[in-house]
Amino acid sequence: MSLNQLDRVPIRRALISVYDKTGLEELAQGLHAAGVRIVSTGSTARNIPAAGVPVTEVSEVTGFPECLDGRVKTLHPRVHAGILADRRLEDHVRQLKDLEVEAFDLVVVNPYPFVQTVRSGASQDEVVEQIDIGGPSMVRAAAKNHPSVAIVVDPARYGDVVEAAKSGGFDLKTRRRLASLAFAHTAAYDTAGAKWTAAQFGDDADAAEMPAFPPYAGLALERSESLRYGENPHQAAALYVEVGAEPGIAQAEQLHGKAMSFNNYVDADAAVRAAFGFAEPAVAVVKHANPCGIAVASPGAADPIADAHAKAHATDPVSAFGGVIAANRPVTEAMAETVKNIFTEVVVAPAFEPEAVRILSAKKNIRLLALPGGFSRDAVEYKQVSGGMLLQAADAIDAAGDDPAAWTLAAGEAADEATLADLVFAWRAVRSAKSNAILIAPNGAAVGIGMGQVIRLDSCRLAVERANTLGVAVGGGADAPGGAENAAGTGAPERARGAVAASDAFFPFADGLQILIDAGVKAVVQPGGSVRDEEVIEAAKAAGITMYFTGARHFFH
Ligand SMILES: NC(=O)c1ncn([C@@H]2O[C@H](COP(=O)(O)O)[C@@H](O)[C@H]2O)c1NC=O
Repeated sequence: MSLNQLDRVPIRRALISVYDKTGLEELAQGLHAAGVRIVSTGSTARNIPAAGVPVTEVSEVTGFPECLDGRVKTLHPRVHAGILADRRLEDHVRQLKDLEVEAFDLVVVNPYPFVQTVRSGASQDEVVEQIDIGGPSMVRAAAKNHPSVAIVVDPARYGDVVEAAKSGGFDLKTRRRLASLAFAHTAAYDTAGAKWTAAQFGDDADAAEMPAFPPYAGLALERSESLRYGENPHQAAALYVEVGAEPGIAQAEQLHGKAMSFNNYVDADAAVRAAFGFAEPAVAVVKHANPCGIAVASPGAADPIADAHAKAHATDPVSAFGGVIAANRPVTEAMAETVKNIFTEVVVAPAFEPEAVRILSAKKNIRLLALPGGFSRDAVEYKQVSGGMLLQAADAIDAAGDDPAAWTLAAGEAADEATLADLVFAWRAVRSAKSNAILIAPNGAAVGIGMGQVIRLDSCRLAVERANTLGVAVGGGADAPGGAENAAGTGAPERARGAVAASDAFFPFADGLQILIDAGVKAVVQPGGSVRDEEVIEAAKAAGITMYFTGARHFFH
């Protein structure tokens, strides 16, 4: 059955029941001026006369008092029949007449602040009281009956509502759009409620130890941007933001440049993950979701973030071309002066000095992304697999194994202060490279990263090769640590010599470690735990290098 559609439905009678009273007076005044009669719930109704507008209390319409501390206000057939009658059906119109129920043409609702109440740390009873029942019921009813009724859930749309009231009502297309927004709103509201109740009362709520992940996980996502394409030009793509989530990369403010691409977002996220893995000023340069540069500022550097960037760029200046840079401190003028000379896709940071924005905005192709205030990485990571989703706690700094005081000295002499600082840096940096990962670092900067290999041996080879064939020695030429002339005679400094190395997981055999030893690495940090640890320890001892076991692993896929 297909009914004729009503295009514009004049707004003669409106039901307004809002927790958030923002813009309520203007809305009431505007509707009144357009000749609309208003029915409202208790506190909404009490706020309207202040605007000099007559209002009918919903209890007068229902003939039933609002009761049970507001648990029952609008849950009444006189309200819901007024919302749900399909005005295209003569029978519905006749029934309303017989029942002496008057129809609503407009419903304006926003529900109790459930999510905010959960976040406030309120008690279970207080949270439960903020689960709105009547509000979402009206929203769903009005959204279902969009052929006859307009539903508005967002105070930002009140201006449109008044305009529509003055000009003969919303047209069908707009009522349909409003209905779709309204269903998304109640879905997100219910998702939040389902997540909270699953965590509080789910199957395992009585277990001695609550599991980290409750029996239900819901995601409410809103499209925030259509992207030109996905990973490749033939793939359609869009960016969605999670409703009610703490803001992150998806909510970052773009200060300059062309629209972000799908790959820009992926790389910016990876770069932020890498740079925010440090408490001290740090910069990561990322290509294809892997770091090709990562460094922390040298102690006492005049401009720490500019220093960290210079060091991160020097890791692999060739690969940095077209990269995505993340800084964990505001981008300074000095850093911008260097970045402007490097072809860069995106710079993402907590903020940018105005002068840095001015300098970088002169570059047409660079995108500047300011992270939202109070940004911190998501505590839970989602990974899609066919038919489902894997959830895990994010790999964090200060994870198990991050405290060098708890490391086990497996071979050689205990590291001196500077070497230990480099080992700590390498250990924190290596986890931002895809496994298998080996990272070689002197002076708080990576010089060779082997990543994404299916065999650790190749990651060792790659790390050494990159250290010794790419870039310039940080801190100056052949005299700097690890700056000896390359044995291959290429003129590039041997940056692995005298440096330290970190491995994201244990060495299954001694062969990978031997490659690092042969390249002149003086100390290594790794989780340990291989069945062949003894063989690996023997190789380290034979070479006289220092080796620490952390007892923790940092795979990253
Ligand atoms: N129970 C009901 O019948 C009911 N009807 C509407 N509400 C909510 O009450 C609030 C408005 O109430 P007031 O106008 O008293 O501030 C709105 O957030 C609305 O979504 C209700 N409250 C909770 O369920």
